[in-house]
Amino acid sequence: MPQDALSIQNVSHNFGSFQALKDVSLTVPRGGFTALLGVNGAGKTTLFSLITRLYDNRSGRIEVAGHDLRHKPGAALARLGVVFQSRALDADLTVAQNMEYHAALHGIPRREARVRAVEVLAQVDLSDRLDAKVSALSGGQQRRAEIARALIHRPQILLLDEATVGLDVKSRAEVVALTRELTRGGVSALWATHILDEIRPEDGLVILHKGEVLAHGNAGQIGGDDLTATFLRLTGEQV
Ligand SMILES: Nc1ncnc2c1ncn2[C@@H]1O[C@H](COP(=O)(O)OP(=O)(O)OP(=O)(O)O)[C@@H](O)[C@H]1O
Repeated sequence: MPQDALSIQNVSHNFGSFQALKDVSLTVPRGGFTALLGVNGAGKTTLFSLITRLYDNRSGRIEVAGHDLRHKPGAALARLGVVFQSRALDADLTVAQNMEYHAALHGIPRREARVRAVEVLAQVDLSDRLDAKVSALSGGQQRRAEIARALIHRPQILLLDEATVGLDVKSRAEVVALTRELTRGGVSALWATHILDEIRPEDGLVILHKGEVLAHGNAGQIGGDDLTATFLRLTGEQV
């Protein structure tokens, strides 16, 4: 069993002559919560697009749960769950119907799909909203349903791309806490964010800036007493 849920080694990416990622290396341990911290334009979404194969990765190596994305894409992607910035659920269908639809996309048979829907909605504390339309859920509940959708095929790692965008403070805290809880249950998380107070000292941390990894390790060790000050010093950003 590989040590890391995700391993990225020496990955670069260009848009024309613009280098959006420069020799990026990072790992996400199994069962860990790792924050990918960067300001707008740092390269977070580009990196996720390479991991999900939206973009072709031409340099370095990406492994998901030990499976090389270039040579074994099916095995790698089967172990990956993604919570996109954009919405992936159909607002006019019920929560359960959405889960079953996404289960079908993963080739999960109908009867098993219902079992999985109940299972993942319990994981995100939405068991009582199974038959509600997605349009009737609050913003926070919708994000939790998006996370449930990403869990339907029992992935080993979740990529979450600014999963709390647009949520109020309370819902934001709930969604981060829920994701941490999931990692205690065994799934790993790579949590892309630009919000420093979503990160705790015990988390893994990757600071990405202008396409480069500036720091990678334990958040408490990197940030010391003041993660904000450390982030500003490393990136040269101003508040
Ligand atoms: N399709 C594209 N064509 C050209 N440049 C792009 C494209 N997509 C992203 N970029 C550029 O690549 C850089 C990284 O963008 P990316 O969206 O990955 O950053 P991000 O960290 O996800 O930012 P945000 O928090 O705003 O989503 C930015 O300078 C962006 O303008």
